[in-house]
Amino acid sequence: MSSTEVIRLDGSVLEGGGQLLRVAIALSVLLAKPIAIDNIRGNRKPPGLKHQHAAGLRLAAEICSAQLDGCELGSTSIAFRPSVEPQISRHYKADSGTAGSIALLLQISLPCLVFSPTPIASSNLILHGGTNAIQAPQIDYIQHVFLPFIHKHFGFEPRIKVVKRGYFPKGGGEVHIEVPPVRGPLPAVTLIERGKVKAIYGRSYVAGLPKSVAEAMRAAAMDVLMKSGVDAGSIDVKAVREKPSDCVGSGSGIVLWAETEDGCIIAGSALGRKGVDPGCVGQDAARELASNLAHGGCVDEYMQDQMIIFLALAQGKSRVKTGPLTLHTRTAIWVTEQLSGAKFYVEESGNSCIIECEGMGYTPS
Ligand SMILES: Nc1ncnc2c1ncn2[C@@H]1O[C@H](COP(=O)(O)OP(=O)(O)OP(=O)(O)O)[C@@H](O)[C@H]1O
Repeated sequence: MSSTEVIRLDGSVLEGGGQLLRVAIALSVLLAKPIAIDNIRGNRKPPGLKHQHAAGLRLAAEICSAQLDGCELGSTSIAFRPSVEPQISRHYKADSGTAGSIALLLQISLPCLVFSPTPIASSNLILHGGTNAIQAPQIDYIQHVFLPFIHKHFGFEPRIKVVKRGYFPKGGGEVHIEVPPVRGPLPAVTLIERGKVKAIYGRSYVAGLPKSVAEAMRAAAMDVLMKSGVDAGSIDVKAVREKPSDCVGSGSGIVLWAETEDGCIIAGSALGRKGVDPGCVGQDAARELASNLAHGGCVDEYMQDQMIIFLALAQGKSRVKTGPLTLHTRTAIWVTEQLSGAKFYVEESGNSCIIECEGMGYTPS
C-alpha cells in the first residue's frame, strides 16, 4: 500500500470545478499519494459530483486499485488511496451514464495510463457518454488538437476511434482509445514561436437534423473568418450530417482549428443549442478561433490548462507562450504544485504570458 499521510485539498479553490478533481486524482495515481478532497465543485451550482466526475473517479480507482470513499452523486468529499500493486488489466471501461463528457473521462485517465515501468502492451479504454458536451472538449477537439499536441510535444501517440457519437441528453456515445506506454520521463517543451497560420480546418456537423443547419454554421463561420482578417493559406471546413447508425440522439456543433508553420494547433468551437440560430453558433466558433489567434500564443485557451499536468511530469524546464492566463490554468497549476515537486512561474505581459515549468521528471517506480 501507499504511504498513509493523506494530502487534503479544498475543491473550491480558484475555478473550483471538476478539473481540479481530475488533475488531483491523476497525480495521486501516478505519485501513489493518498488524497482527500472536500468542497468538491464548490464554485458550481449545485456543487458535488455529477455522473461524469463519479465515473471518472471510479475509472481512476480501477486503474490503480485504489480505495475510493464518498464517490456518490452529489458528494462533496471523497478520499482516494491508491495502491502501488502492479496493474494486471490494461483494459478499462467507463460510462458517464448520461451525456457527461467522454473527453473529461479521458482527461482524468490518460495521465494515469501513459507510464509503465515495463514494456508491456498498450492500455485500452472504452468510454461511453457524450462526445460533444458543453463546457468540455468536443471529441473533434481531442482528435484534431489535443492528441496531436500530446504526440508532437510528449512523443507518445494515443490512438482514438470514435465508434458512435452521443449527444445531450442521452449520451450513448462510444470512443475507444489505445494508449501506448512510455517508460521514461516525458520531454520538456519549448513553444515560444507560433509561425504563420498555414491552414484552417473544421467540421460543422449535425446529427438528426437537416444538413442545412451544418451548412449555415459553416457559412457564418467562414464569413467571420474572412472579415476578421485571419491570414490563412487555405480554409477547409466540412459540413457533415452524421449517419443515423453512427450516432445516438440529435445535436449540432462546429470545431475549427488552425495549423501554423511552426506546428501549433489553435482551436475555436461551439455547440448548437435548441432555439439558437445556427449562424450564431458558427460565428461564436470563428470568433473564438480569431481571438485565440489574436493573442499570439502557441496554444489556445483550453490547451493552456490541459497541458499543465504533462509539463509538470516532464523532465526539466518547459516554456510555453500563451494568451491571457485562464482561471482553469491557475487552478491546474495550484493543484499540481500541491501534489508534485514541479514548480511553475508565469510571466504576464499585456495580452500574453509565458508559462514556465520546472518539471519533476516523473518515471514510474
Ligand atoms: N470549448 C472547449 N474546447 C476544449 N476544451 C474545453 C472547452 N470547454 C472546456 N474545456 C476544457 O474542459 C475542462 C472543463 O473543466 P471544468 O472544471 O470546468 O469542468 P467539469 O468537470 O465539467 O466541471 P464543472 O461542471 O465543475 O465545470 C477544462 O480542462 C477546459 O479546458
